[in-house]
Amino acid sequence: MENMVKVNQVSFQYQTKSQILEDINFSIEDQSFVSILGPSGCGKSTMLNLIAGFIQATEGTIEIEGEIVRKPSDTRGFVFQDLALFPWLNVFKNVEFGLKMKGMPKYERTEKVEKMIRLVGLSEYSQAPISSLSGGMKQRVALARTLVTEPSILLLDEPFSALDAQTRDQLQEELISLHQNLKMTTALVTHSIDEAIYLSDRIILLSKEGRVKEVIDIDLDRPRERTDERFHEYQNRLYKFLQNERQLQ
Ligand SMILES: Nc1ncnc2c1ncn2[C@@H]1O[C@H](COP(=O)(O)OP(=O)(O)OP(=O)(O)O)[C@@H](O)[C@H]1O
Repeated sequence: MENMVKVNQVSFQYQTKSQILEDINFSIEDQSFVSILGPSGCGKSTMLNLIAGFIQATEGTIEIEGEIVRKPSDTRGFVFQDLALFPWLNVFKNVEFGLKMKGMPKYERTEKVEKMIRLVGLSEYSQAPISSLSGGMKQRVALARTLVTEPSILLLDEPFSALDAQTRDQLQEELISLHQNLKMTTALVTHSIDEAIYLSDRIILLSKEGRVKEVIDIDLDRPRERTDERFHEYQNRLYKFLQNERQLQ
């Protein structure tokens, strides 16, 4: 597989702060699922915002499909932790919004929106107001709203962190089947070891100093079993890493 994203010697600092990320190098293969994992405050969200083009690297470059990222683009779909749905619109209209903004004709958008709402399992709730939905359902709407615009890469910043454990597991399952279905290159920021192993082809481990500590390829068949012995081996390895990083603080 070709590399979709190449992060080359990227360093970053906010104007008022010392270095957040330093000499970051990694790549994301086309159609693969990559997670960025590391202790709190190490710069995971910053890394994702750089890939999205919301902020610019102080040094180094990020290439997506051979082009250097200089600004945000609607070819990159972003799902935030706080969702940013429109509470006054129903499910259908929330999912439709981006396509409408792009000026897509009504018949074309209706078909795409209905298909995407079906894919995230919300067909019955198409006309429901956002305020009537559970947290997990809102998260599905947020995913559908981003996916319907068919971005070439999906960027997820802790999308499930506000959900209860059971809903979270269920959405992880749904996300990975959507990923396999749509073959969408995906980068996820998470602080959950379990989530990273369950979902990822590759995990980028950031140290608390904002450097790439290790890149781990997860060599497990799908669907993955959390009770699998090899799953536990990865868990132990990552747990030890995070524990060690915490002790260094
Ligand atoms: N807009 C900003 N201006 C200045 N400093 C910032 C800004 N955003 C984040 N930071 C700082 O940069 C560092 C990295 O933040 P970032 O949110 O990228 O980390 P993170 O690993 O995603 O954290 P968490 O796991 O807690 O969400 C933190 O020290 C944070 O306080």
